[in-house]
Amino acid sequence: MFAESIKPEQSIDHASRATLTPEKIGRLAIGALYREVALAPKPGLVNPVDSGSHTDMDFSTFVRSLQALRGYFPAISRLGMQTPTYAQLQCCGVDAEQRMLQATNGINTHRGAIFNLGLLCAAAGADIALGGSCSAESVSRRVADLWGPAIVASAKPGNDSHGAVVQRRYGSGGARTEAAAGFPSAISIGLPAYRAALAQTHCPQQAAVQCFFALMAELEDTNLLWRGGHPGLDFARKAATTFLARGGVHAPDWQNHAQALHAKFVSRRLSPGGSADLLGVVLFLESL
Ligand SMILES: CC(C)(COP(=O)(O)OP(=O)(O)OC[C@H]1O[C@@H](n2cnc3c(N)ncnc32)[C@H](O)[C@@H]1O)[C@@H](O)C(=O)NCCC(=O)NCCS
Ligand SMILES: Nc1ncnc2c1ncn2[C@@H]1O[C@H](COP(=O)(O)OP(=O)(O)OP(=O)(O)O)[C@@H](O)[C@H]1O
Repeated sequence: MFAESIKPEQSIDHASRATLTPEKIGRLAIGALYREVALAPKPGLVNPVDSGSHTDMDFSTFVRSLQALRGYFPAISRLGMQTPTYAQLQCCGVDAEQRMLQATNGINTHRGAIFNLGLLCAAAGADIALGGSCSAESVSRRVADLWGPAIVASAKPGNDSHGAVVQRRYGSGGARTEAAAGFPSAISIGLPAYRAALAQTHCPQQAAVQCFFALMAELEDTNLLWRGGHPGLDFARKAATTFLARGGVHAPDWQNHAQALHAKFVSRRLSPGGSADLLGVVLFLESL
């Protein structure tokens, strides 16, 4: 049933944590993004079996995109070791976005991931340079401490990204607000959900599905708002809350339930891309 099959560099032992390098951090970021897209069932999202609510991309588009991003994560982590300004990180992120768009013929596969995981790779580099513990908590806090105010200030009134349009229309914060605050949804919702489910099931894929639903139940996901407005966001949050209330991945029929939700999301053209991006963030932070 699980589509996730490749085993990326998910875990490193304590000896190698002592020598965490930008190259290793970059591999962990790519591994986390691979695990995210390879995971199924994941309502409305691209996975190895089908394209969910998307008509312009499939699993192979994401793999091509990831190949194009291989150099980006170690590079931004190396840059992070010099505790750069947010403007310096942006140059690196914008350049990576261009490479992604070239690899996908102009399709947005990893815009959120380039932003979220780019910041976290840079923060991990900074944490190494500043003698931090490189834990999930320490690295995510670095993002807020070093670049939080600049991330907030970088939102331009005339920006025509989908996230910016949704912010003007509904007042929702989206990716910038989450990152600027040090990824509170990932740290306080996603990571505990992942760890608790892993402890109970010993299955990383089941833990990732549980984490995904926990995020979707709470997140103000600007992708859902863009495609479905408030009714779309409410539908997705309620669906996730019901899935969790019925036991989540611990319920005997959870796979059928999740698969049925996938069909419902596709029929409504809904795609929780923000929750998918934050699942990638949680998997990365956990692998640190
Ligand atoms: C900063 C960005 C992500 C701003 O995004 P914006 O809010 O304007 O919306 P946009 O529609 O472009 O993308 C939003 C992305 O965030 C994800 N997302 C949506 N909601 C959320 C949420 N609540 N939390 C986290 N991620 C979310 C979506 O999946 C989507 O991929 C981006 O557009 C940008 O400026 N990219 C340039 C590269 C850059 O500056 N990088 C910074 C250095 S690392
Ligand atoms: N597995 C996944 N499947 C689909 N989207 C994902 C997945 N993982 C992350 N995402 C995020 O969702 C976003 C893609 O969603 P979408 O196609 O709705 O964006 P868009 O191009 O801004 O909007 P639209 O297609 O409505 O014009 C990407 O930015 C990506 O970061």
